[in-house]
Amino acid sequence: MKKARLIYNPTSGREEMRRLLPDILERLDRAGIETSCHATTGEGDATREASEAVDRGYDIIMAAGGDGTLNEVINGMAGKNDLPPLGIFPLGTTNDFARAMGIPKRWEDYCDLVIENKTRPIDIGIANGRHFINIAGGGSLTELTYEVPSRLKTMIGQLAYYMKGIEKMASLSPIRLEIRAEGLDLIEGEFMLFLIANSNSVGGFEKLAPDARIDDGMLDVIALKKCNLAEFIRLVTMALRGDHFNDPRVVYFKTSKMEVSSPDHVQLNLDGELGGELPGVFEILPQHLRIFV
Ligand SMILES: Nc1ncnc2c1ncn2[C@@H]1O[C@H](COP(=O)(O)OP(=O)(O)OP(=O)(O)O)[C@@H](O)[C@H]1O
Repeated sequence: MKKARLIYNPTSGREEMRRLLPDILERLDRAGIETSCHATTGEGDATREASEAVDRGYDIIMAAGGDGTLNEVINGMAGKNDLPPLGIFPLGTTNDFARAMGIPKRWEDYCDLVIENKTRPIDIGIANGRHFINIAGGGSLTELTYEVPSRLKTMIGQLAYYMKGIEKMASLSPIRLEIRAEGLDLIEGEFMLFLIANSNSVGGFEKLAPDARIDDGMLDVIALKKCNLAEFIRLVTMALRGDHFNDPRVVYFKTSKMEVSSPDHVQLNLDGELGGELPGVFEILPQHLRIFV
């Protein structure tokens, strides 16, 4: 028998886990995977549980919830030796990372991948010592992800983000940035936002960083120079189609390490959660973790 630990957020997305849990456990059990569960109770809980699960030597760890829960589990695991593979049941509103990885939506199909032990290695990003699996960023609109109330997300899903986005458009303001990346000249100026992508699916934009590979040991950086509201909206529309790279206001490069600083107060967003503020050092742990996919 293999031993697995399932860490789930009972409040994620449309609160599906309560209903699915008995069936998931039974399917895994029948295939020889004995699974114990922990329902998270609030912020930081999934990190503590995941860290303990690694220390206790579980063969498999699974995270069920949204991008926030996944980020917390990663933060409990990353940096340790002998990491067990991670399973991801995407139950959040956006599930950016699961979408980028092509994780099946049906829980039965995903259980079968875990049972068949189908894994691949992935890179993990580091921002000032905290880990991210999908995206780090700062500046206008990156605050969206934690300003949308969780109850609204449960009720109307992704539409909640669009509504908040339109509300925030009115108060877009640039930030001053200095970006130092290995092998590149200093990049400085006024920017609307900067994003550091580990995978190629960011906030539902699948063509924002089309060349980002989850296992290449590189971070894909996109920064948008200062522009007005009309230009901003046009660039967002272009980004939906992946046409934004030809615009002179878009800075794009790959790096394995960079430093970003600002004379302004700039909060960092890591996988959709608040992650401290600038200045920041961003690095990557190449192929640090195996996930079932
Ligand atoms: N029992 C709980 N009650 C309230 N909040 C919780 C509980 N357990 C965990 N949380 C917090 O909820 C946050 C968000 O959860 P998560 O990302 O899983 O779901 P979501 O918000 O529905 O999904 P998405 O991020 O895709 O919108 C987590 O970062 C965690 O700190």
